[in-house]
Amino acid sequence: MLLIEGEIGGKKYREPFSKGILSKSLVRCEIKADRAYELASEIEKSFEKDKITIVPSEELIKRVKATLEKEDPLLAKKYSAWKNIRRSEDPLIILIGGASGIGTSSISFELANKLGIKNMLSTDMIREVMRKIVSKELCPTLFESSYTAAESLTTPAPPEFDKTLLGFKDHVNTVSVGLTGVVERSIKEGISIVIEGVHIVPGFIDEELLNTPNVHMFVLSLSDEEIHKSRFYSRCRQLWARRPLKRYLKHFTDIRKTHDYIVGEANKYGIPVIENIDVTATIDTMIEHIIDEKQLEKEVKKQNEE
Ligand SMILES: Nc1ncnc2c1ncn2[C@@H]1O[C@H](COP(=O)(O)OP(=O)(O)O)[C@@H](O)[C@H]1O
Ligand SMILES: O=C(O)[C@@H](COP(=O)(O)O)OP(=O)(O)O
Repeated sequence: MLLIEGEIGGKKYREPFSKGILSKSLVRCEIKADRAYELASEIEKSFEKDKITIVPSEELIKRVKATLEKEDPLLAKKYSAWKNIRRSEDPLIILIGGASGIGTSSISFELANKLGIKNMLSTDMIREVMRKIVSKELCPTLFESSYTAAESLTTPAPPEFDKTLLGFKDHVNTVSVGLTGVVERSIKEGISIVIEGVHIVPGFIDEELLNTPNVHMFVLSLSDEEIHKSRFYSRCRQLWARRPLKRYLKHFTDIRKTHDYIVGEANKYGIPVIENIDVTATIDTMIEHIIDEKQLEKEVKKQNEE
């Protein structure tokens, strides 16, 4: 039996090689399941042919990369990037913002799964907790949706300002207090987490906090309004969906205003904006950004040490 030998937290381990486990990690790099299993079998046979029975985990990764290079160099690059992130001992705190219906929760789930991040949180949930603590009298816009918050503004919006955006900013400003607490706690505890939601807006979270190593923020966008609108139809068709399609279509113009505002703030603060057309492309772009930022953090740390 082929055994894989590795080390976690200074403790050595040995476990039987599993074609199923290896093919699962290959599928995460967008290799089709049947081809992934074939490649895993080829790798197992290559060790048997070399009469190797105990393989250090580093050697297995090298052989997987060599096999993928022959299959498709792009896949080998994706596998290396994905493996580097997953094997890093640094915590990853990823914030994914974007207007309602843009795809933040779906993308967050996919990204967390690909990177093996177990903690996920939506800002809608943070808002629900805050609604139990803060009174409606004190924070009326908190008890609205982000796109209807203007209806609960206590002071009338000056005519030169857009009422929808004034309400949105007041609503986001309040939820950002809870969001900041979650980010601070994640940094303090050193835990990896993916946080998503419409309340993740550049400029509303302390820049110093966002500049903390291993904190990454992204904003998802959809320039095409019809594609954005189609996402609400797609969401309400999901079995577990509970949110009424009519509400989102009724407020779609306001939702688009918040979309354009969020994208504008992201561009102003230099936060990556990703058109969320294709799930795989969105995830790949995020991983590339994370790798690049980690590389930059390493270089800055090295310069500071010199
Ligand atoms: N890149 C994408 N391509 C196609 N459909 C998508 C994409 N991203 C999200 N969706 C779908 O759009 C709908 C809304 O996505 P969701 O994640 O619920 O949005 P949000 O959390 O931003 O409100 C869901 O049905 C989801 O499956
Ligand atoms: O406040 C908002 O904009 C949405 C955000 O949720 P998503 O549509 O982004 O999931 O919450 P709602 O009040 O509609 O349940």
